[in-house]
Amino acid sequence: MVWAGRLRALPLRILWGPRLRAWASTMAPPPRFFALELPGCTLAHFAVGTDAPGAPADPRVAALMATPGRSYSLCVPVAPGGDPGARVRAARLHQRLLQQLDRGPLKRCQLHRLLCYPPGGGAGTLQQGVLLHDPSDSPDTRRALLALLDSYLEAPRPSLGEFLVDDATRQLWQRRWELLDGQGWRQVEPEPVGPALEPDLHPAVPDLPSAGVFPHREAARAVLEACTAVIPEARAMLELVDRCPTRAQKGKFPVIVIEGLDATGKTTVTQAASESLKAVLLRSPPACVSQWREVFDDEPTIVRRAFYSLGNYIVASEIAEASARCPVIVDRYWHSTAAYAIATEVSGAVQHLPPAQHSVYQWPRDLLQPDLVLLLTVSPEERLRRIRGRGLEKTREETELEANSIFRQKVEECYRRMDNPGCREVDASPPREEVLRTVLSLIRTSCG
Ligand SMILES: Nc1ncnc2c1ncn2[C@@H]1O[C@H](COP(=O)(O)OP(=O)(O)OP(=O)(O)O)[C@@H](O)[C@H]1O
Ligand SMILES: Nc1ccn([C@H]2C[C@H](O)[C@@H](COP(=O)(O)O)O2)c(=O)n1
Repeated sequence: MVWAGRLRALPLRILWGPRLRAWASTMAPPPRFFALELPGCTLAHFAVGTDAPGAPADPRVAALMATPGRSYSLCVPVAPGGDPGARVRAARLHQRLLQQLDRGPLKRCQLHRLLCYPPGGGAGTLQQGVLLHDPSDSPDTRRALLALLDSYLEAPRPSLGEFLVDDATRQLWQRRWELLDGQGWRQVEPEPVGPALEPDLHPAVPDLPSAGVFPHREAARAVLEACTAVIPEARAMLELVDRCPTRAQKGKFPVIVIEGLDATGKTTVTQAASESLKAVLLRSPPACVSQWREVFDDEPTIVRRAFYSLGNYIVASEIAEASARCPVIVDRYWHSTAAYAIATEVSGAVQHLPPAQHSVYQWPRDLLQPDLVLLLTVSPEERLRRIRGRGLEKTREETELEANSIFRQKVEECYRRMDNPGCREVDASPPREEVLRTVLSLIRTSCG
């Protein structure tokens, strides 16, 4: 029986008071589903509190939790209040939590990305967090986790659960920790961990339009507006965006965007093509905001992508102005912002991405559209050769790309699924001159 059903069965004359609260806290909470990211970026799904006690959980989950030690879940709701301000606070809290797990006794725990969602999912219902596995099952770990929860005085507080294996039956259980008024932390009754089907859509997808793949300028703007009290650069960024026309219009000359993972040759191609076509070369994010890039790159996805999204609208006004005079080549634009956001937020591997034609791959309705988008691709080996040959300091994300080929595959697949306009793929592995010839030929045939 679920929480809401039990509550409805109460006689109305009973008022919500301390006795009822104490009674309610002993009841089972609503069922929750979890998507756990395991090594190799596979996802294992399990359920807690459903009516399926006794059924074994995914054997990979059971195996992880049965390894010597103890596992904990730590989750934070992504949209505790629904509005952008609440989302930003929750995202920054989650980021802080991850940083805190990298210190003290918690450092020895293995971390696995964990998403928690109610049956049916839907925007605003997701919780993001981690499953921590402490191989030493030290009491210091539990103490450190409870002390960490104590340090979160305001909502939303992270929620902590602890997993147990019944040695006799091999049944897995989860026990949540709850803070009782004036009585400190206590564990509630254990709930069985059971199997769960993989949902049709990855549970992070419904939140993407509010969390990083903003479908229009106002959605991204509202996120930075909510940050101005804690990130002064957000105000400066908003002032620049607000000076740009709300619907920048393309001029009569063609606008060509070059996209691709880092080190695929975008800078090389855009410079050579713009010289050859006597085109203006622009890039997103534009030079006028690049001094704030480092600040926003350290922020969680929702804030970081709001910065890049608004950067695209600033570039749109530059494109509008330049394309009235001559052709325009743009180094990265909207597709980069969307592809990196989707690949970051959707845990697991390529098969967990939203299907082609999903609305997250659609161009924002109020952003100036280019005439042609070319996606440069090279083999992973060639890309690494180029990164190493360049010898520059790598950004965090480049390091991630190098380390995590699955993330790279997800970004590239998102580029391929982009729609209206879609990306035309160009094999950028041949020598520079040959790649340039291919690019110029595509521009001539597509843009006249
Ligand atoms: N066709 C090519 N063959 C061999 N090397 C190339 C080719 N194109 C570019 N390079 C080299 O690969 C490296 C990466 O190229 P480039 O800087 O143009 O990529 P990028 O996509 O702009 O990278 P980033 O997005 O990280 O700025 C550079 O050292 C460049 O000289
Ligand atoms: N329009 C843009 C441009 C860039 N980004 C993000 C995507 C990556 O996180 C990073 C790559 O940029 P580079 O190293 O090639 O300068 O910047 C974006 O989201 N939107």
